[in-house]
Amino acid sequence: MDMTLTSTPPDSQATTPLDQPDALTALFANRVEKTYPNGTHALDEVRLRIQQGEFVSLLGPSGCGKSTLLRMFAGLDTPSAGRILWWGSEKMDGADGKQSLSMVFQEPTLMPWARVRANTRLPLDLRGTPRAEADARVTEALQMVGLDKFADSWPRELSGGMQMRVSLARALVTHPSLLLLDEPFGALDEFTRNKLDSDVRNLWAQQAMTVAFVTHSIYEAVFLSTRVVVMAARPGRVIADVAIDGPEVRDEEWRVSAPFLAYCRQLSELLTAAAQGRV
Ligand SMILES: Nc1ncnc2c1ncn2[C@@H]1O[C@H](COP(=O)(O)OP(=O)(O)OP(=O)(O)O)[C@@H](O)[C@H]1O
Repeated sequence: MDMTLTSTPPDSQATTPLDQPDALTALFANRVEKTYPNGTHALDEVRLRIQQGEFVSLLGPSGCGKSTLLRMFAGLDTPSAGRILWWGSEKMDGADGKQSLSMVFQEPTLMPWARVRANTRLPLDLRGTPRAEADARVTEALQMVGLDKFADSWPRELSGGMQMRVSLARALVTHPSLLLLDEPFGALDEFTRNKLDSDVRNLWAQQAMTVAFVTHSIYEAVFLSTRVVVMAARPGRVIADVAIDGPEVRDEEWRVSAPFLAYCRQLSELLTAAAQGRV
């Protein structure tokens, strides 16, 4: 297999070279480097373009810098060199100031002393959103994740999967144009993870969001994504970019289909090569 091969990108990407943003670019990393103060060289000239409406998964060996890159996309860290553009702007709310992003972390990070409703409302409280509007948004977000009946529960009364749903609702409550998820379901059992993957995919389709999703799981990446970006072992860089030409509605049938398994095999070979430093 040619490890440098990049499969045909989605239509929106075909018109402009991949190393340049265009009017449809939501997120653009241009030769992004990261070296931590202790000298760890985490990322090496990462170039990545994510178009509006894409669902892009970042896949790579442990320690290749996926979380580092996502944290920089969320503005929680800065590149040592290179730059990131959000909707063509150096500002995270985009060139028109109307865009927004939310991040979901590996842990639910809920406030144990606050009920589900208050946990979900937190980003709106921080923005000073009027209470009536905030409460309506919270109800809507909890409905989206199927937890509207648990608004008055405490986090400790919920399962791990339900806590991650609250974390997801808290991210959705601001109606983000870009949702960043850092291996959100890695700690959950496979059944719950599959269910949440389906829900995230449906939410992405309904909400017209752009999603960047970090995962270790080839199956999860192929199930969810319109495109999977494979990163090489540290220092991380993009070694392959695979468009997933799957059905619009992804269900259990997709998980066992021949194309699904073919994508998994292709990505497995790329990941093995990346982990062994062959690319
Ligand atoms: N704050 C930090 N200071 C120093 N080194 C760091 C810091 N954060 C991460 N690193 C190092 O940078 C490299 C990339 O880490 P990162 O967490 O981004 O990788 P990852 O691909 O997300 O890993 P995993 O898949 O295991 O979660 C690793 O070698 C890690 O030890």
